[in-house]
Amino acid sequence: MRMSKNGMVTKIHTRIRTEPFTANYELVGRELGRGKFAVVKKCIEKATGKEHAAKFLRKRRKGEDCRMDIINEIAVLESAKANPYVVALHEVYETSSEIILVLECAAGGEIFNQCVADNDEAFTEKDVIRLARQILTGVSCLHRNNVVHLDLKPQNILLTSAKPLGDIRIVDFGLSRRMDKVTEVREIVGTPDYVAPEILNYEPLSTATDMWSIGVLTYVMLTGESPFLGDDKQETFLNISQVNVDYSQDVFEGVSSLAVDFIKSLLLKNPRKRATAEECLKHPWLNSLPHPHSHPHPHLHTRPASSLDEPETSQSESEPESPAPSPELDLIDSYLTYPGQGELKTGRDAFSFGEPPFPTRPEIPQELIC
Ligand SMILES: Nc1ncnc2c1ncn2[C@@H]1O[C@H](COP(=O)(O)OP(=O)(O)OP(=O)(O)O)[C@@H](O)[C@H]1O
Repeated sequence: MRMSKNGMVTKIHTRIRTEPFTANYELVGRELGRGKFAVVKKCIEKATGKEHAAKFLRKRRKGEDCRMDIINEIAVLESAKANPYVVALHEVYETSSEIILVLECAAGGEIFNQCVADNDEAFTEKDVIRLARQILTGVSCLHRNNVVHLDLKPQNILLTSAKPLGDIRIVDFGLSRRMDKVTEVREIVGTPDYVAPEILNYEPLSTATDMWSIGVLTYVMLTGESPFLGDDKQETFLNISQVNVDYSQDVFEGVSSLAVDFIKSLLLKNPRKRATAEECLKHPWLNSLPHPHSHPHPHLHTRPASSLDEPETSQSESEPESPAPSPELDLIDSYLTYPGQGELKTGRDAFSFGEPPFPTRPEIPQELIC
């Protein structure tokens, strides 16, 4: 990858097509989503009949030519081609005003929708464990390749399908940067309530900056609340810089103590003290052992059991998952508490808040694919 000084990548391999996009694709259905400078629409490739998502990016933004930002986004997607949890880039088109990225369509939409949904639709803790493992696997691959996303939030984590709950796809690499020893990135980037303290302090950004956002993301997925969100930006930023987080039972009712412990290992002001993505994958919350007093809870089995398995192999199709039961499911069950499940033993028995989050006992090995 060729890099500019601020970590933007300026060289891509994908051929930029200049024939009309509509010569090869037909737009169908309603808009899939939109961001500040892009609109995303579903389309069908005429030659194959395959569904894709077309992201139309404006080249001029606030009077400035931002073509290189889009090239950077393309380069990062190219570099993450083998990452099963990053949305796949199919083709690129360019017109006088826009660049169009033809992406794999993540038909299940944003995880944001389930984060703010009512109880029946909301994620169970076990859903969150499975999705968090996928997010961490994807992010760990990015970090190993020295790529930081810098805008991880529930709007940028999509699902291959919503019902049954599919797998995640990380999208929107518009703010992503490549970091290495010679590149120091100091920029104000991100979405107010997800940005890390070092961003507010104009300190160097690093892979740990993403880990903060994963802490916020996990908090939101489990509680439906944004931990630092204040009445205005000022209050939000103050909450972030003071790491003013509510870990009370009111907010975390029915959520396991291990989950809270996991979040606490990420929402640390000092980036060096935050867990890395690989360390997170070894956290007991994501790798629980059977508990002698555990028993299944009906609430936990509302989704196909297999959807709780981590697919550790590349899965580019959004196929519904097979309903075969997973032994790992019950291993995870045993460390969780759920609403109305007061009698069940929780992870607190095995790992209390006072103990280090990353135990030295043998852990279930995680295989990462990049
Ligand atoms: N591959 C995809 N499949 C389905 N929906 C998508 C896909 N990519 C993006 N979307 C939808 O479009 C929205 C906007 O896309 P994206 O975040 O990439 O745009 P953006 O303009 O770069 O956003 P931002 O303003 O946050 O930087 C997403 O939040 C999502 O809802």
